[in-house]
Amino acid sequence: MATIWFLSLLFLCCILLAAFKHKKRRTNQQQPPSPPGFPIIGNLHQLGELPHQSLWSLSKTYGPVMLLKLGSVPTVVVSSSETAKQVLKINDLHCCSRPSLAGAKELSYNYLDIAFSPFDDYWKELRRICVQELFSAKRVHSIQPIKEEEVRKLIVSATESASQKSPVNLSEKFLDLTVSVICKAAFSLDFHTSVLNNDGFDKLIHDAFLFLGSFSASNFFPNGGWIIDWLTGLQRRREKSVKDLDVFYQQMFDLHKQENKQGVEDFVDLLLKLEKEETVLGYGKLTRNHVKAILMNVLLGAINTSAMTMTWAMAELIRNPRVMKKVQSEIRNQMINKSVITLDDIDHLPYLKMVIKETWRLHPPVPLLLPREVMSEFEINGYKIQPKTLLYVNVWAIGRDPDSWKDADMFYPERFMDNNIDAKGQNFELLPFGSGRRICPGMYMGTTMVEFGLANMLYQFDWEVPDGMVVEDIDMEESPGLAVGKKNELLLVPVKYLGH
Ligand code: HEM
Repeated sequence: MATIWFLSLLFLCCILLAAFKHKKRRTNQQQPPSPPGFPIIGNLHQLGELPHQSLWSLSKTYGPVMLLKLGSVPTVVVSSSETAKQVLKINDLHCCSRPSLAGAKELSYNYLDIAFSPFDDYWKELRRICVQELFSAKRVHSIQPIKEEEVRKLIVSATESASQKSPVNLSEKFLDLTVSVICKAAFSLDFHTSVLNNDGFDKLIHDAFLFLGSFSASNFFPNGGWIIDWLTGLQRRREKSVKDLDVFYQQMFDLHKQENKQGVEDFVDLLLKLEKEETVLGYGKLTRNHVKAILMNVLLGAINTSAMTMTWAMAELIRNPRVMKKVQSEIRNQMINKSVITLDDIDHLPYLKMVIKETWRLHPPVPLLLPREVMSEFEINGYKIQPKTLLYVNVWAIGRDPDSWKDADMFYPERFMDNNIDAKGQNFELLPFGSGRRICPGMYMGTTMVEFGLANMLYQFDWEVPDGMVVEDIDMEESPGLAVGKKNELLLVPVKYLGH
């Protein structure tokens, strides 16, 4: 009798084990492929200094949908135009929230900004109002005189370098240009003569960016990671960066109170007006902290991204003299006797627009977009993606995907000649601004800044590599971070063009 009981029990165990194994295999089949990782840290060690590049290499083995474990956080990375479309278009509503990230939390006064706020009514209303009031085409056109004035200053300074045959640090100059335009448009602040010390401001922006993009243990080990951040000193440095930015905003508010400003309404005027009118957004009234969080997005979203694009474009052009000559001829044949090229003129420069798209294909300034968090289960290529999963779209890898692009490594703007591919989020092979509900709301402002800055620098000057260098010495190494720029500064010698 005991033997029968024992055999029955054994049989039952075998059936249960088989059923469990079958279920596990089925569940695994529904999960995307994963590179093997270590206990506790998972795949964190595989990210390296430039995660978009490491993830691209992994995707060549594990496919365009991969599941990684970053610490204790399940993370899906998509790396092809087709899977990006499934995420950003077909399933956008399932995955357009943002994860809680330690650096972002502090810099955004607990997610009161647009970029890091979760997907909710507050975010929807805030984004709508900012798109209408701050990022609209009307607003972009209203700041055009500011851009023209700052570009004129840049032309004067490069003309001086040309007369001395000395190199211009274009990485620095383009950053200067965007900082000056944004400071004037947002704060009515003349960056060059302001109370701010320039180095201090650059550091402020640099540090804030660093903390947004840097490795923080709290992000990957929600239950105890803060101890590591505290021990490594990251938490203290992050708090200091937030405090410094806070002091900067406060100075701006004080200046706006003191001065009886005349002329164009700047971003601070507008946000303070909304605060005074007790504008209700989602769950409550707009407060001073909301204003600061929105200003943080303007500062960090607008400055680096445009400057990086202009620098990458000039680096590609100097390495490709045929393209440089062609784009300059287009500009110079169209514009005769102009001191500054205007925004309207740009519409007549199709090849310049192709050069910029080609630059964004190879050098998207935010290569993994901003991370998303899945809100409800959905499928990509038949794989089930669970709620709370962290989601990255590797637009850097998509720009180099041989399935989408012929001779993908080549800088060849003509590839855009016979197609309608643009960078506005409808063509999933080219996504410098992302797509879907979270697409960059500053796209028009950023694009016009890049077009305008580059057109003028290419119209006014020919460019040469400094003495003792050859074109091949211009490297294309990338700097690490949330936004990826050229690691080594780009130094080129301007030669004043006298043909106009
Ligand atoms: C060349 C210039 C620019 C590039 C390449 C760029 C790129 C991006 C990218 C890739 C995203 C993330 C999209 C996603 O997660 O799907 C983003 C978001 C954002 N950008 Fe830009 N950007 C640029 C200029 C600007 C400017 C000028 C502003 C503001 C003045 C701005 C403000 C923002 C904001 C607020 C978000 C967050 C949107 C949200 O989460 O709803 N950006 N940008």
